[in-house]
Amino acid sequence: MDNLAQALPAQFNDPAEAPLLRAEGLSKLYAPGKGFEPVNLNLFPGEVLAIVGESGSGKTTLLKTLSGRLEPQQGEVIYQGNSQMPAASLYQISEAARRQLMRADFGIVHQHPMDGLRPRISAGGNIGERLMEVGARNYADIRRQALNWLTAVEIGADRIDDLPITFSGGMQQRLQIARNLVTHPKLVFMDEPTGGLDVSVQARLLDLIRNLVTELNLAVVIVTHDLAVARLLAHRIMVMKQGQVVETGLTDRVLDDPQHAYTQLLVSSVLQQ
Ligand SMILES: Nc1ncnc2c1ncn2[C@@H]1O[C@H](COP(=O)(O)OP(=O)(O)OP(=O)(O)O)[C@@H](O)[C@H]1O
Repeated sequence: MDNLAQALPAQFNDPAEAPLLRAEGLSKLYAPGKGFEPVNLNLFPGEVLAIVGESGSGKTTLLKTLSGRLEPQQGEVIYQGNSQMPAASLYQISEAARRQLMRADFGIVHQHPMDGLRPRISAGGNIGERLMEVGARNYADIRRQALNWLTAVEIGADRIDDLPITFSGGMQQRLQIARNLVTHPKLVFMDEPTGGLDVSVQARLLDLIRNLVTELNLAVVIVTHDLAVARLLAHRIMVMKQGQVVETGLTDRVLDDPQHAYTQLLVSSVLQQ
């Protein structure tokens, strides 16, 4: 299977294209070496960035800060949905405005699917609820869209009225993805979306994510400790160690020709497995 890095969209190198998300001098430390500092990045529409590194290196903390859920100590996260929209500094606008922007434009896929699903409402309701949050009111249309999305994530239409707790882990994760994508976000944040799943289930889910990302031209920031996931999905990679970004670059370059000793160690440890 081809990886996305081999099909790098031209706009990533086009100086006229505005980044969708920018981080400038961003830092959040719980204690020395715990958290991250300082991070600068540009993410363009349709671009997939993988944040990789060992456990505790600060990946999840950075993802939460980039996605409007954890205020940084320093720096800014600036989001611009399109060139007609004013840019918004996520932690300088009101909380209500930030929530509204996140509902309309962002998706969040948690590692544990039930963290992103409502256990007491049906699969169809989990998808429909997101549509209602952004203003949909026509019940027949909401149900039709829920059905379409269940099909898109390979869940049988006959499961529409079942509770997500009756689903397998892989199905729950696919439902969480459908709940996120039904509102057509521009930017999706994913934290180890295939973690904790069987290897064969992981492969199928990765394939699904990869196809959806390409079809919908989604920008994605994905946290993973699995370099194979980064290789398959990401255009660019950011490598973190103890709260510091030690290397960043195009996926194939970073994985085939790692410059930093820590990245070399990560890559060689995968090769030895
Ligand atoms: N709320 C918190 N309060 C204090 N320390 C925290 C908090 N959240 C995370 N940390 C610490 O900050 C460091 C970075 O954690 P983070 O979860 O961002 O790492 P990670 O790279 O995502 O790790 P993992 O892959 O294990 O999820 C860890 O040492 C963690 O214990």
